[in-house]
Parts: sequence; C-alpha cells; structure tokens
Amino acid sequence: MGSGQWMVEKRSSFRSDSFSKEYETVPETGCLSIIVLGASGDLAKKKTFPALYNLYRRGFLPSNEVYIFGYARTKISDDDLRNRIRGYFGEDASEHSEDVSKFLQLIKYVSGSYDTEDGFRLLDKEISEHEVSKNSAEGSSRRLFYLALPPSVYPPVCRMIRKCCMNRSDLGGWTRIVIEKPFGKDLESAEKLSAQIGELFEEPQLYRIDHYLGKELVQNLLVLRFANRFFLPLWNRDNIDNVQIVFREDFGTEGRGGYFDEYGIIRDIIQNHLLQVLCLVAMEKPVSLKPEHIRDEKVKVLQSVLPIKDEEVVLGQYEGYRDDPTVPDHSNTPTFATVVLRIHNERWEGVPFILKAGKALNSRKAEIRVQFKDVPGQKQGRNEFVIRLQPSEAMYMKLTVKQPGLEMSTVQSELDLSYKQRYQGVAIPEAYERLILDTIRGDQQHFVRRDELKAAWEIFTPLLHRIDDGEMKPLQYQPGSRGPVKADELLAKAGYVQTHGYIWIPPTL
Ligand SMILES: NC(=O)C1=CN([C@@H]2O[C@H](COP(=O)(O)OP(=O)(O)OC[C@H]3O[C@@H](n4cnc5c(N)ncnc54)[C@H](OP(=O)(O)O)[C@@H]3O)[C@@H](O)[C@H]2O)C=CC1
Ligand SMILES: O=C1O[C@H](COP(=O)(O)O)[C@@H](O)[C@H](O)[C@H]1O
Repeated sequence: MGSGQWMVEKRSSFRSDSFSKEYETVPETGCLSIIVLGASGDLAKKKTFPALYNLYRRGFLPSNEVYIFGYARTKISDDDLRNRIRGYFGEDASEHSEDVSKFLQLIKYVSGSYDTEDGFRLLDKEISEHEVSKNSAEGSSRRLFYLALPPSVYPPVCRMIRKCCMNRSDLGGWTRIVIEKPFGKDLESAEKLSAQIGELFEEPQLYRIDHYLGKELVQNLLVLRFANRFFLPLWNRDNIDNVQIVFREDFGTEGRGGYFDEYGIIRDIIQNHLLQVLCLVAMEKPVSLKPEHIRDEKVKVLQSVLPIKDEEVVLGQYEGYRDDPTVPDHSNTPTFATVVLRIHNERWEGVPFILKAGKALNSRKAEIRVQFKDVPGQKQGRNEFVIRLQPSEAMYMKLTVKQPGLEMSTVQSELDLSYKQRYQGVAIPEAYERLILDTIRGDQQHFVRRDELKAAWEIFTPLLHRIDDGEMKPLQYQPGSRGPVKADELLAKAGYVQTHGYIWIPPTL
C-alpha cells in the first residue's frame, strides 16, 4: 500500500504507569464524511442513523465539519431516506424537531451497486465536493465507511472503496472501515474474509464492531475487576465455582428467519457477543489500557479455551421456528444453546464458564452471574455477583445476612447498585453511539482484532460443523419457556446451585 494513501491515527502517548488513568486521544478536526453503506437496510435504520443522530445532538458531530452519505442499490431520493429513518430517533425526538431537521439535512443519498465502479465514483465525487465546500482549516479529510451490509458483499465493497473512495488529502486525515458481525461462518471463511479485506486495508483502519463491547456494563468490567480490592483476591478458581454469561430474548427471529437460519444462535450471539464478554471477565490485567494491551490479553484467554465436549452442549429450537416461510422445513439450526467452556490456565482451571443464549424464551435479559464456592458449614445459599447488562443495568451481590429482628436467623439478601436509582438523570448512551464515536477518535479498544477473531472461530468451528452436518440436533422447546429442560440439567451438572426462594427485583424510583 503506497504511503500517503492513508494516515496513521494521531494519538497522544498512553500513560502505562497508571491503570486507572484514562488514556487520551488527540481530538481530530477537519472535514468528516460518514458513509453508511446499506443505508436502505434494517441495521442502518434502527441503529446506525439513530446513533449518528444522538452523537449529533450531543455535539460530537459538528455540522460545520460533518456530512453523512447513505449508499445502497435501492433507488430513492434524499428525502425518501430521511423519511425512512426519522421515526427511529427515540421517544423524545419529537421534542427536538429542530435538531432532527438539521440532522436530516446533513444526509445525502447516493444509489449504486456494490461491485461496480460507477456508483462508487459518484459517491467519491459527492464526498469530494463536500470536502471542498468545507475547506477545513487543516485541509485534512476523514472518511468513515460503515458497512451495514450482509457480509457476502464486504469484499467487493472494500475493493471499490479502496479503488475509488480513499481519502486523498495530502494534508492528513484517514479512511476507516467499520464492518458488522458475523465476520465469516467458521474459521476458514473468516480467515478468507480477513485475508481479502486485509489485502486492501491495514488493521488500524479496520473496526470490527461487536455492539456488546459498547454496552455500559461491559465497558465497566475492567474497571470493576482491576480497580476494586474486593474483587482482586477473589477472582479465581480458589473462590469462584462457576460463571454464567446469559443472553435471553422473549421474541423469535421475527422477519430475520432467512438470515438467522444460515447462522443460528451460536454464530449470532455466542461466538461473538458472549465470548467477548467472557474475555473481559476472565482475562489477566493488561499492561495498560492501550487497545493493543487489552486485546493481547483477550487473545490469551481465547487461546486457553479447551475443545468443547459434546456432552457439555445442549441445543434447542423453539416450536414454530420452521413456520417462518424463509426457514427450511427441516432446519437443524439452533435458536437456543448452552455451551460450557473451560479455560486451561492457572486462574481458571476447573471453573466452568457457561454460555447460554436463546430466542423466544420467557424473558429478555443479558447478564453475567459469578457464583462463589460454598462457605463451609453454611447452608443458606451461595454468594453470587451478578452484572445485569440489560434491561435495568445493575450490579448486585447476593449475600447471607441476619434476618432483621429479635431472632438469630439468616436470610439471603443483596447489595444493590441499580443504575436507574443510583445515577438518576444520567442518560446511558446506546452501544452503537459509543462505538461509532470510538471509530471517529481512532480508538480500537472495543473492536475485535483479527487474531482475536481467529481464536474465537477456532473454539466454535468443530462444534458448528457437527451441527451443520446434522450430527448434533436441537431439542424442541416451547416458545415462552426457559428453553430445553436438559439445559438446566447441564447447568446443575456443571456446578451451578440455584438459590431457591430468592429473586432479585430491580428497585423502582
Ligand atoms: N439488523 C440488526 O439488528 C443487526 C444486523 N447486524 C449486521 O449488520 C449487517 C446489516 O444487517 P441488516 O441491515 O439487518 O441487513 P439487511 O438485510 O437489511 O441488508 C442491508 C442492505 O443491504 C442490501 N442487501 C441485502 N441483501 C443483499 C444481498 N444479498 N446482496 C447485496 N446487497 C444486499 C440491501 O440494500 P439494497 O438492496 O438497497 O442495496 C439492504 O437494505 C449484517 O452484517 C448483519 O448481520 C448486526 C447486528 C444487528
Ligand atoms: O447481534 C445481534 O444482537 C441482537 C440483540 O442485541 P441487544 O443489544 O438487543 O441485546 C439480536 O437480537 C440479534 O439476533 C443479533 O444479530
């Protein structure tokens, strides 16, 4: 790649002497073009544009620097695109109609195909005109391409960007590419995709987005683990019996059956979102908060995961899943899975990490549940530390206390940090908002590095191939249930002890 084609990110040096000190990125100015490819699609409408709107409202996308381009094959006008997306900016958008209108005026739509030059040349022309019109003081131009597209078109789109749309300013700036999961379907296809894209762009230009890494409580994990004396000495095999990382949705594939059936719950949720969370729960303290130091530690965790045993997997498919006309009648695709992962290292040997995800279950939530070992002689119930990622973000610690009153009896209770109660009036940003801001700032900490991706696929590919080949079959479960009963049996076998008669209720204001 010729020099001058892209500029390496400007960053201040990191303070590696202090873990708690936030690292800083140098604020970049100059013209910024954000190009949403696949602008006519579901993700663009529901997540990408609303996140950009919120960033605009919060002042992170100044209108004297930023312009937004939508690109897709569908032939629509600028106003058609604006009308499609304006209803997705959140409940309070109607109170800010002036902001909404100003934001929408920053958007232009360009129609073209994904594998020919005409459309991309036109796109480049539009971007360049915008850059000239802004005539920013530094003369630098920043181009952020967000691929809200099916992965099958990533390679041609990346080729077209490389050929027709790179930042050409000699005065600085950059070209960055954001790609959405799923990054491949197994180890081989992911490596092929990485190689194809890697020939066109350097790793610092690539932002593989996993939106779970943008969730507030996921971002809190490292601070929580490494800045609290409470946790430092306890976070290991001597004290922790098992860890569960759970994703539940109370709705089915809802119009995405065609996409979902090709991937299934392991590729859709477990191999990426839950595994990323596992890395942050299990990794060693990084040398600093530099993105590369953090990602080095995540890779080490992934490389320490032992091959998955068939008897530590339960698959499910909800009844009625195959009624979706886009799903084949004999689909073997799991909509539910519980998988036990075992990390072979000094800290975690013998501690099961139970990853569980399911669609059409009895509730919608995502959480991390760390269960501690029994206290000798204590029968009341185990200590648990639960991090509720969503909804109702919270952390709570289940512990045994004396029942208030005259008698000396014990009861399970909790120490509770519920965000809505504790941080009243603080708006928690959407995951996509933070992550898009990170891409603009050139911070790759919360994005998946190529070797991380490879290690993640190495863990799941043998199991996925056995499912694809029909060697492992999902059990049927009732929509609205907890999933297959066998999954709870596996949980108990792995060592999880449910505390009966105790349920945490998020506090209300
Ligand atoms: N939707 C969601 O909630 C989430 C999506 N993602 C990921 O984001 C990406 C985009 O998802 P989503 O918006 O749902 O996808 P869509 O199916 O809505 O596709 C986006 C756009 O891509 C174009 N397109 C669709 N199929 C093809 C095809 N076979 N060949 C070429 N172009 C096609 C269409 O635009 P046109 O025909 O106008 O060119 C479409 O509007 C995917 O990688 C998905 O896995 C990740 C997390 C959540
Ligand atoms: O990536 C995906 O995530 C969503 C769930 O995201 P959340 O932030 O609402 O938890 C899931 O519905 C979808 O199947 C999957 O592709």
